Amino acid sequence: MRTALVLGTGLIGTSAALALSARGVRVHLSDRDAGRVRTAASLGAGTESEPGEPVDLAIVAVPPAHIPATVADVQRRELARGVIDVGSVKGRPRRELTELGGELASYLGSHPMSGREQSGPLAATANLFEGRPWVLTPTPATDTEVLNLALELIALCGAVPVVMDADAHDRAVALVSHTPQLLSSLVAARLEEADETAVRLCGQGIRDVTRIAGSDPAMWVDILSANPGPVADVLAGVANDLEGAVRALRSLDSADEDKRSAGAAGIQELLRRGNAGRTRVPGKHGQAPAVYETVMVLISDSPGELARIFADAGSAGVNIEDVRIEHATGQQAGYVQLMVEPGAVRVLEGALRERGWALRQQ
Ligand SMILES: NC(=O)c1ccc[n+]([C@@H]2O[C@H](COP(=O)([O-])OP(=O)(O)OC[C@H]3O[C@@H](n4cnc5c(N)ncnc54)[C@H](O)[C@@H]3O)[C@@H](O)[C@H]2O)c1
Ligand SMILES: O=C(O)C(=O)C[C@]1(C(=O)O)C=C[C@@H](O)C=C1
Repeated sequence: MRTALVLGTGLIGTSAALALSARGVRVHLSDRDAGRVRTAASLGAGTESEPGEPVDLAIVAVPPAHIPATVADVQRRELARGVIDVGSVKGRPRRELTELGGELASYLGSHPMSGREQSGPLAATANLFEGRPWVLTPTPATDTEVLNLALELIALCGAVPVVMDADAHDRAVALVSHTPQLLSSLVAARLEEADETAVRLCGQGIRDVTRIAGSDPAMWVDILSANPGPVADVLAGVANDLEGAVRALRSLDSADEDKRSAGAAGIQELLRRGNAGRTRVPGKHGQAPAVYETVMVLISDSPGELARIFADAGSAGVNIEDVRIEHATGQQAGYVQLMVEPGAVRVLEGALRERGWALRQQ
């Protein structure tokens, strides 16, 4: 691929453009908001100039409701040899494209399974898609050339291609992405009117559960409007489990010992199922989840602390597999959790203590 056109220079479009530009592809940027194009260009994502001739691949990265019309427009104006979109829902936008008179040979629906709760070009990073699944939904009508261009894009972004039927994709993301978004928002919504004395106690658990509740509501109304049935089906199952959980908790509150033990069994079964489901979540790079151990290190909230800790771990020959930061309420300090292979824990702890870091015992 020599040239590309990114339409929609928000989080996803700019991230793809940054990755392509870094690998030598000439990327043209376009957005209905000229300021966003300027910002993306200033980050090094590509050029604001319009392509003088059809590009190899157009990448449509606008909200789902705008995808069919944008793809049809690229095709009508012959802006590219092939066009893909990166929207979070695949079935309905493709049906709408056909209704608009778009053609399915030069179009391929795709979905990178990677993102953030922040929008816009300033949230973009060139490595956003590295090691992540990137779904392709070809049909018998799809040109091989477009499929190959899409595979090249995915390789240039360091992602892993996964081929799926569009409707099967939509049912899958209802389970692993769209329902989790709603549940995160539901938990966070309980805090809106909560007493300040309760909110002050927020720890890492609620931060983990509510990160994606910070996502853009307009974008998610769009996503859920394109996939309402499958999400409602998953959510109905969750509602059933929630009713069971409430019943079990009420039983735990009872004076009757039999009811209490039935309640405990109900809750235990729910938590067991949660443990079992959690073990099925793939780890880094889509592999089976690895079992890492955590080393907790106290850091002050000042520039360069994290870089220093990574450098110290690196010089001890320890690979940090994952990292999280736990901020301490009202203090200019927090704990950084370094996830490492079990065999590396003692080496890392010894090296960090030697260099003056304070560790928290687990
Ligand atoms: N955010 C995520 O985590 C994520 C992950 C994977 C895929 N996606 C999908 O990627 C797409 C983009 O999402 P995002 O998170 O980058 O959103 P974003 O809000 O950061 O960017 C969307 C951009 O599209 C522009 N835009 C809107 N309508 C347009 C139109 N008609 N023509 C031209 N530009 C238009 C907006 O000005 C904005 O800059 C969506 O379809 C979304 O479903 C999002
Ligand atoms: O990590 C996040 O912030 C995301 O919400 C990313 C996420 C997801 O659910 O995994 C959200 C929607 C996209 O369509 C793809 C990815």
